[in-house]
Amino acid sequence: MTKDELKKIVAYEAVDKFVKSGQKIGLGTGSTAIWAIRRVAEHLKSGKLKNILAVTTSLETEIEAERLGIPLRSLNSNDINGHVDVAIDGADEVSSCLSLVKGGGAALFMEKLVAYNADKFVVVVDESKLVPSIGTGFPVPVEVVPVARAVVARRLKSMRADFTIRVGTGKCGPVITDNGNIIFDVLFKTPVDGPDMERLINSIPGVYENGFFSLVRPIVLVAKSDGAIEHLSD
Ligand SMILES: O=C(CO)[C@H](O)[C@H](O)COP(=O)(O)O
Repeated sequence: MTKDELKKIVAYEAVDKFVKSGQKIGLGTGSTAIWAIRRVAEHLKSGKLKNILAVTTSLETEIEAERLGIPLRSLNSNDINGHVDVAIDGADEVSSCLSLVKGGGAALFMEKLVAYNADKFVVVVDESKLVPSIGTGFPVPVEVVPVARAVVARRLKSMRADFTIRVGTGKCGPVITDNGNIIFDVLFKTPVDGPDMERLINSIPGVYENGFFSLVRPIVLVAKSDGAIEHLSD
């Protein structure tokens, strides 16, 4: 199967197995999560799912969910009140102990806010995202308030981490996130402990959020190249 077909089947499985009528759900961001959004819309249209309220994790997801007619709420609305039943999202890397790297689409802040406040966090990936350890492969996105650029750069250098400021297409200069910040893509010289590094980076003044998702226990659905789907959790 092609990579796109794998993204679609794993996202469909997440919706079909984990989303129930009447639930509040978190909709992730990216080329895999978008298939989950489309599946929710399909089930709402057919009547298979009813009374769903969704919280989106990026402007991109919001626009797609609006286009498909999925009822949306903010995380602060009275009927969501800072909590969803299930969140479905993609990931850039999944380690053997189910620590994640996310934020390839620069939506890490809202993705984490929703995932860490979900009863179930379901991650949908194809098997190319599985790695033994994190920190040295996919660069870990760190969202930084622009005024703190030099401060955060100094602190990361003192941790012997290499980084680049993410540059976009269709605009000169840095990618600006949905929150008006910039992204440092950070690589470490050796693999890191996800929970420790997640806390440490967020302790740097000027860091808005980082792309380690290690302080949450996800259910990871992995699409294998033959189309089989494996469920990983601890
Ligand atoms: O974290 C994300 C966006 O900020 C995405 O979930 C992650 O980058 C995976 O995306 P894709 O499914 O397109 O590979």
